[in-house]
Amino acid sequence: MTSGNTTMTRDTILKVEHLSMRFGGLMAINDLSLEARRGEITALIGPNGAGKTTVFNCITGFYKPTMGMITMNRRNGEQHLLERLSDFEITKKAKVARTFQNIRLFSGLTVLENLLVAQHNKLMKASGYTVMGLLGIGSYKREAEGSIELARQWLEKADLIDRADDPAGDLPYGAQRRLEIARAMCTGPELLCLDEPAAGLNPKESLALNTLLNSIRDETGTSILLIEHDMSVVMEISDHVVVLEYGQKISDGTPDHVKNDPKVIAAYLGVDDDELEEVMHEELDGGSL
Ligand SMILES: Nc1ncnc2c1ncn2[C@@H]1O[C@H](COP(=O)(O)OP(=O)(O)OP(=O)(O)O)[C@@H](O)[C@H]1O
Repeated sequence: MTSGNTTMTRDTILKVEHLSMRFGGLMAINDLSLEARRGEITALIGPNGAGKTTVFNCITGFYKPTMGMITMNRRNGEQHLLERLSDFEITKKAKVARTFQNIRLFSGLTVLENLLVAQHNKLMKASGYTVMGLLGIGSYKREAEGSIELARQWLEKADLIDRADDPAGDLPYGAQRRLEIARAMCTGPELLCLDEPAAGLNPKESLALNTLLNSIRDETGTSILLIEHDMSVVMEISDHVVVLEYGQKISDGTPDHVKNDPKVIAAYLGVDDDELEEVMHEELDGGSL
């Protein structure tokens, strides 16, 4: 365990403090601080290039931040400083899982096999890393049965049970997205990070995604951090929204709060600072995002 010395209430699952990420001359993230609360869906939104994916990459260990601290506050009281862990340790010890903008399934494996691969670590541990273990001596058989049961539960929740034996690559796009989320859930995360899960989905698939994310939050208590451009998804399911522009936070609050924040409206409309006052007046006169 990496012990953090930051003060957090039990309600905070993730705390990002003074995060900066520089790529050569470009400051992609500039002194960003934000919090995600336990058991909530937090959305990270902002115009293209605002730095959302960079924040995700810092949280999940794909980038080492130039500066700043990212603390994961686990249910059991452990605190992990994510900027000090490898991506593998972030999944295993800090219990953070993620999906990517581009679907990354094992398309030649079946839907069920994709969910079993995600549980590889615990199965190997149960095997004792020996052939005897794999042959069913010791705890391997019990763990293997448990893994199949967990996979079955997630196939039900993701509405994929009828496709369990089909190659993952044969699924429609929206179903592949749900399978990715189910696969991430099979690693037993406390925080699930989703990078644009609604991208490319039709309205029916988008609705199925909302249902799945709501059930993850409500039935498992897993916290979700979500990057999303689709405002219907963000406004429908988020408890809390953080808005970035040019690597800095410009708004933070409930969906209603950010939707009506003139700074957010200006960022999305691409207006200059001197036009902001005008937008604020229009907003006060009754407009919204
Ligand atoms: N590996 C990298 N090397 C250099 N520049 C990068 C790298 N990753 C991101 N950037 C730059 O950092 C800035 C933020 O990019 P990022 O992808 O985080 O934005 P975003 O908000 O996720 O955008 P989008 O909504 O388009 O996905 C951009 O200017 C981008 O070009």
